[in-house]
Amino acid sequence: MAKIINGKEIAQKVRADVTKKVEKMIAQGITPGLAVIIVGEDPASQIYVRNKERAAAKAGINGQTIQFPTDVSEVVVFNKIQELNQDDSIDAILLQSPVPSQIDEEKMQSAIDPNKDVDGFNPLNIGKLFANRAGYYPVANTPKGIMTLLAETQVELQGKFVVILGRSILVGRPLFALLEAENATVALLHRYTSDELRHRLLQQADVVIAATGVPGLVRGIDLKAGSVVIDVGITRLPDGHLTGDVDFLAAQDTVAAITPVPGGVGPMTIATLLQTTVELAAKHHQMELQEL
Ligand SMILES: Nc1nc(=O)c2c([nH]1)NC[C@@H]1CN(c3ccc(C(=O)N[C@@H](CCC(=O)O)C(=O)O)cc3)C=[N+]21
Repeated sequence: MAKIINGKEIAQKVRADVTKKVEKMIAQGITPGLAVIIVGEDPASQIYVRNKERAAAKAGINGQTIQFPTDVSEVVVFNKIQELNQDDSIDAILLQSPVPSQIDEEKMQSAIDPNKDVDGFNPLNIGKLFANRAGYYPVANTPKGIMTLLAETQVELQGKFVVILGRSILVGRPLFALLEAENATVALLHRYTSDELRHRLLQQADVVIAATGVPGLVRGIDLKAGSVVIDVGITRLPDGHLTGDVDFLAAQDTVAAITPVPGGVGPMTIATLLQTTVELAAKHHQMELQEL
């Protein structure tokens, strides 16, 4: 039977470390500030934003949510970003995805100050990630959280074969860069990858990361014995339950370790967002993170 990777527990560890660092920063007169912009009333987004707000408050971070109506104009959102860029009490800005069609999400991401870009979606930060630049810059929190999960689970990456399913800018693409930087050989699969090729590659994968939102896409027979499976998918079923992309019960018999949904990657995303907020605040105030 596979080891179940407890994302909640590892996220708790990250959050405890963040809370400790925030306490030390506050003692020096600095409270990290996180602003979350949300447009419209999408119920899933509302839940995530509320969870982020609650987690930030618990860690001692000054969290602020800016809610705009669905029909808000692009210039209003743009001006708000400019205002937050200038606001010295704000260290991190997040624009919750998705946004309504009158708003150009890429344009908004580019407008966020690269030094406050807590999602790592500003093209400057994406460019640094893909160039594997040295030094600190923000990286998307779901992929960064997955790297923490893998490290905490002591999964070796150097020389290993990793298959990523899904090429979104939120998950698949940054993961490709992060895993390659750890000297893994990485295949990035997508909707035009044939079923046959997907099956063949999955059977050879040491690590599988599924981030498609297609329940049951990865079957037990696709997986290699002893592999590690990270399931990023979250789909709400008609009965209200959440499910990932992987047939969890079938996979459990084959693989060495697997993340559950819920309780796997989701809690890591939120914990890592807080971690990145503190890192940006430290950089902003020229504090050394290691000393915190
Ligand atoms: N700019 C931006 N940055 C994001 O990071 C971002 C975003 N937009 N838009 C939406 C996605 C989704 N996302 C999740 C965060 C936490 C859970 C989470 O905590 N999930 C729990 C379950 C929560 C539930 O019950 O619904 C779990 O998996 O255990 C899930 C999904 C961040 N996203």
